[in-house]
Parts: sequence; structure tokens; C-alpha cells
Amino acid sequence: MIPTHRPRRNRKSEVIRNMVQETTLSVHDFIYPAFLIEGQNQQLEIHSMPGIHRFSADRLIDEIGRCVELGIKSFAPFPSINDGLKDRLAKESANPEGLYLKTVADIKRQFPDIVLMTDVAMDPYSSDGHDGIVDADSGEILNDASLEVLGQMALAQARAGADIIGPSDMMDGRVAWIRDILDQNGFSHVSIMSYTAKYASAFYGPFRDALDSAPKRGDKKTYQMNYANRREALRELALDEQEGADMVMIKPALSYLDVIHEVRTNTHLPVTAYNVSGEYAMVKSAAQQGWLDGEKTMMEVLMSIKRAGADAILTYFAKEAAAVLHRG
Ligand SMILES: NCc1[nH]cc(CCC(=O)O)c1CC(=O)O
Ligand SMILES: [Mg+2]
Repeated sequence: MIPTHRPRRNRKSEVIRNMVQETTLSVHDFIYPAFLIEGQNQQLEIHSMPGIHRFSADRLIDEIGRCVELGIKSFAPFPSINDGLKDRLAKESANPEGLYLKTVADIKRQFPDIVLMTDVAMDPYSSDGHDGIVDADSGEILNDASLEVLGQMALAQARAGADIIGPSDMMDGRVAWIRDILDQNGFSHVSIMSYTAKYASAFYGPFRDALDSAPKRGDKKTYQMNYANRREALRELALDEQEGADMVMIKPALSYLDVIHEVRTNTHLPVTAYNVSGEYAMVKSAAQQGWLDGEKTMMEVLMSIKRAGADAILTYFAKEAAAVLHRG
């Protein structure tokens, strides 16, 4: 029997393959997460994230300059805060003279046209290493008391020049709370990209190493989602839409492509995905062993996240992938 249908005809040359390609990847899709530390002229590689560094502010500004040359225009900085500045209420998070907010303001002064997305969560500044306030007796993460802290943090970030506020804390009601505080204070132009479906994931390990932000006791399962659940992501989506999120995010990305797809088909908002530290580490470590082609795997990973339905991707691969895209 001779086949009457031959899908292979649409794959017979590179030109035809490109003609019928359904999904594309561009440097505009990337948001580059970056790690900030105290000091001057510091650039320390993160052991579990080969090729990714923790930069002092001056070096981070140089790094952003290099990325801008490659066409990357969106950045998500995260601070590593000295232990002496951490406390139960994460007070340092709203200090306009602190490392994070001063650097955010500096970056915006140097690069007024880039987009800076700042992180709202207590963990980098919390002596408990949690995203919300920990009740000293019960160990419970206090939702509504945390909103006060998160709201002030978001407002301070907007004052420092943030373009997008990225609440990664998973407290209930924080999108509406932050939206209200921003609007009341003249920041109605500042966007919110909600970490809408953020799962309690082992893939955050290298990030917590980089920032020394792991929980001191317990885990994050009472606020981050159970990775067995997909419908719950749609409930979080409906709430974030109602509360005024401008964009929604799924995190992590690779083990959650079904969630990305589901969210994509259930919202008109832009959908983003966070290709997290552990996902980066997996590819890098296998590539270092010579077990995978690192570059090809990277491009396949990023394309798959777009194919699942993401409009943009937070990824540690941004710089490397931009170089590949430039090469063509
Ligand atoms: N607010 C915490 C936060 N913000 C971003 C990440 C992880 C990102 C990554 O792994 O790349 C985490 C870790 C966590 O929830 O413990
Ligand atoms: Mg929520």
C-alpha cells in the first residue's frame, strides 16, 4: 500500500520547515533574572548555576549593558541581603537606601528604556526565610499581616522606578492589595505580573543557594501550590484577573507545560513562564558532562515553553539564547 498522506513533504527542506513553523522564539520573549550582592567589583559564579553570577551593583550595570547590546531589554533582579539586615518583618525590603532599591534606581537612571521587574516577597529579607510573616509560636505563615509588608515593599519598588511589580509570595489577595496601594500613591502606570500558579517545587534549590533564602523551618507548602494540581491554577488565575493582574505567570515551566497551556486557553491576559534555576542547572550539568548538547537542549526547552502557550519567559538562558538567535 502506498501512503496517500505524507506529512514528511512539509519537512523536506529547511526553507519549507521554516515556512510552516508554528512557533517562534525571539529575544523579545526573554526576561533575564539577575542576582545582586553588596560590595563593589564583585562577580561570583553560582556553583549550581554554571555561567550565572551574583553581581555587585556596578558589575550588574555592566552586565545589563552587555545584554542590551544583545537585544535583551527586560530584567528581573533579585537581591542577596546580608544576614544582619534580616528580621521577622523584612523591614529592609522597603528601605529606599538599601541595596535593592538603590540599585533599581541606579539601573533605571543608566537604562531608562529597559523594563525592570522587581520581586515582591519577604524571603530575601526575612530571618525566617519565608515569603510571609511567620507566627513565632505556631510557625504559621500569616496571610493578612504579610499583605501590609508586601504592599509597602511594592510601593517602595515603584518609587525606585520599577516598571513591573512581580509578587512571588503567593499570599491570597496580594494582587488587589498591591494594585490599590500603587493606585492610591500615583503609580497607576506600574504593572503587576502575578506569580499566579507558583508551585512548591524542588526546582528552586539553586536559587535559594544563590540568595541564601531557604526557609529556616518548615517548607512553603501552605502557600505555594501542590504540584499534583492543575484545576487549582485556574482558580488562582480567575482571582488574579479579578484582582487586576496585568500578566500572569506559571512557575516552574518545564514540568508544568500542561498548566501553561491550560492557563493560555483560559485567559486573554499575557501569559509568562519562569524557567527556574533547577531547570537551568539540569541542562547545564548534563551539558558539562557531555551527556547533552547544551545549546540545542536550551533552544528546545525555550521553544517548548512558547509552544505550550507562554508569551514571554523568565530564563537564565536569556543571554546565551540571544547570542544563538543573533547567529541565526
Ligand atoms: N520569593 C521566592 C522566589 N522567587 C523566585 C524563586 C525561584 C526562582 C528560581 O528557582 O529560579 C523563589 C524561590 C522560592 O519560592 O523559594
Ligand atoms: Mg493567589
